[in-house]
Amino acid sequence: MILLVTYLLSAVSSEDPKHYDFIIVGAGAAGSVIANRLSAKHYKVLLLEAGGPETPYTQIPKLGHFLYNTGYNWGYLTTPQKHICRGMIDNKCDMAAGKALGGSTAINNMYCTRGNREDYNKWAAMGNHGWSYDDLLPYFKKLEDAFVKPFDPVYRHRGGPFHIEHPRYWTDITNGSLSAGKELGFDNIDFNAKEQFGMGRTQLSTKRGKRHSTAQAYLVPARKRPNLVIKPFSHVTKLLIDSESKEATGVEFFTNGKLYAAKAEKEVILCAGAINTAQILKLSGIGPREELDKLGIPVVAKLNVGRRFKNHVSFLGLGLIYKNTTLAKEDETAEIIEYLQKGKGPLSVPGTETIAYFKTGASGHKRRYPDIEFFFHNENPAITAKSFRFKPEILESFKSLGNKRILEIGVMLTHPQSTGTVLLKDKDPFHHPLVDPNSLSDPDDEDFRTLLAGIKKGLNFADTEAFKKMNLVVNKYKIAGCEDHEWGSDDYWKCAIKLLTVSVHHVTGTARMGPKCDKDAVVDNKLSVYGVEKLRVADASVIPITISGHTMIPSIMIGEKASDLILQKWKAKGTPQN
Ligand SMILES: Cc1cc2nc3c(=O)[nH]c(=O)nc-3n(C[C@H](O)[C@H](O)[C@H](O)COP(=O)(O)OP(=O)(O)OC[C@H]3O[C@@H](n4cnc5c(N)ncnc54)[C@H](O)[C@@H]3O)c2cc1C
Repeated sequence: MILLVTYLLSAVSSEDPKHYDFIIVGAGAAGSVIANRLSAKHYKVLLLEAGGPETPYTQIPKLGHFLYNTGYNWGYLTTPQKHICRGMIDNKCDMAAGKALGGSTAINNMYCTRGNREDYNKWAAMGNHGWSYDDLLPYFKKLEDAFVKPFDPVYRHRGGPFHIEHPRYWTDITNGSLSAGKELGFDNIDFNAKEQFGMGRTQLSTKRGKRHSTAQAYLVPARKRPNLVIKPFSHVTKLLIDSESKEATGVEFFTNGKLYAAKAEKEVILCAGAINTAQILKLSGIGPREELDKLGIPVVAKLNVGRRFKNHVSFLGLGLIYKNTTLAKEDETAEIIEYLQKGKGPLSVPGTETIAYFKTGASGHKRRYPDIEFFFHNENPAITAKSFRFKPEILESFKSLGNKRILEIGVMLTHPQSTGTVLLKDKDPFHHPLVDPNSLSDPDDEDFRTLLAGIKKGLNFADTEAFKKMNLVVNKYKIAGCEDHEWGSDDYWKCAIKLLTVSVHHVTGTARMGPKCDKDAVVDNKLSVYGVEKLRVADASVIPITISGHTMIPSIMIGEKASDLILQKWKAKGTPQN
């Protein structure tokens, strides 16, 4: 409230220097990349970020979960959900989004996956020329400094800014799950190379055991350039758009209790993440007419912003217990010393050791196009659940796991059919928008059936020789609220899915890329916003069809591709770039 009052009372001051070539909103996965690439070519660049810098403790991988409850997270909650998150307080999902230099890469789980070749071929086939997998492979390679095995130089690269490595700490889960997977027909692969369908060791955005955000990778090396101004704690409240020419001329932003305006000679590039980008566009008059009219926001461009929200969800209720093994009492001092001295040990990893991609019979996709991702996680939910907003009775049933050692198999739906929305709550730029993922709501129930088929496939792992040798048995505790159903029956899973399916924070599609004939398209294949000049969106919002995997690497790739599109345009206009 105090923030709003100060904001309303503020007179707009001008920024010094008054004019930049480019203004970038948001220093996250994509925005950091673009700030680096454009300022390398001597353009005057202003990068505005609502959050602050990282600290040594945000860089410790194991502490990722604890960042959810800090100012590094925008702290969004969804509207109450019918089909997921029913085990969370008020039936609302946590919808985390990073608020820091580095954006969500400063708080995320650091798992690096590109998705499937077919994902991008679909983008291109819907009319997004230049976005097929073959078009994008050079950008996936350019971004990375990959220390992975096997290393196929056709697909992987060393020498890019973003450091990728295998976990520097692992348990018997790594070899055990790979062997179990082999028994079930999962080939052992690098899922970021030629073939994605199969199973491999996790790849992390860490560097010698420390989180390597895009701020570390792209901003730290560029921060001393005199032509790059990075302003943390600067909240962009709206875009400045000339009502006659429909040109974006700059932005208004709020910092240190004052409202400022900054002007861009060439372009404004919106990289605020899929929720905030939708909010900023709408506050600036770019959105569905009826929604803007209702709030009295003058319409600049009538576009379906925030209407094609997609998000990955994951079921958290499939655990295998190590028979007769309890969690060893941790020697925390030794762990801290090992981490500080060598960047190794349990503190250097978020916990997932292997990842597998699989197709169930429940979805209508092509052969070998995964509808499920499994992640094999070394974690006892009795411990981690505390950082989620579970209802007390759910936390209580997790407690039955006591200090048993658990292997959790996360089951993530890669291509949800259900679509949600991001709507403005009101005109206040500091209020959270209304986020309704509407997950598992598709009329054919394909999402639910696919998730259920995934859980059943996951259970097969318990029958493998490899897992039997590890003394693993399925954890058959009944989650609170589902006690009336027979454990393992479809009715039981139906009940458990509602309670224990949560967001994995891979929001996409709110400013979808598509050809003009696509009624939900907000940007074209050059990422320019339809109907507004000198304005692009370059972040996860533009992803038009879901990714068969996590969304950080695709978002960084979008930053790399956007940088090239922008540089090409201004080079063609004869602007010197060196
Ligand atoms: C908790 C969590 C775990 C995740 N785990 C993984 C994972 O393991 N692997 C993976 O691949 N993906 C993961 N993701 C998803 C991935 O991090 C995101 O998809 C990706 O970072 C999106 O990139 P982006 O550039 O669109 O947005 P972001 O990286 O979120 O960056 C947006 C930036 O814009 C800033 N911003 C927003 N509004 C404003 C404003 N008004 N003014 C100024 N600045 C603003 C934000 O503060 C933020 O810094 C996770 C995400 C979260 C939140």
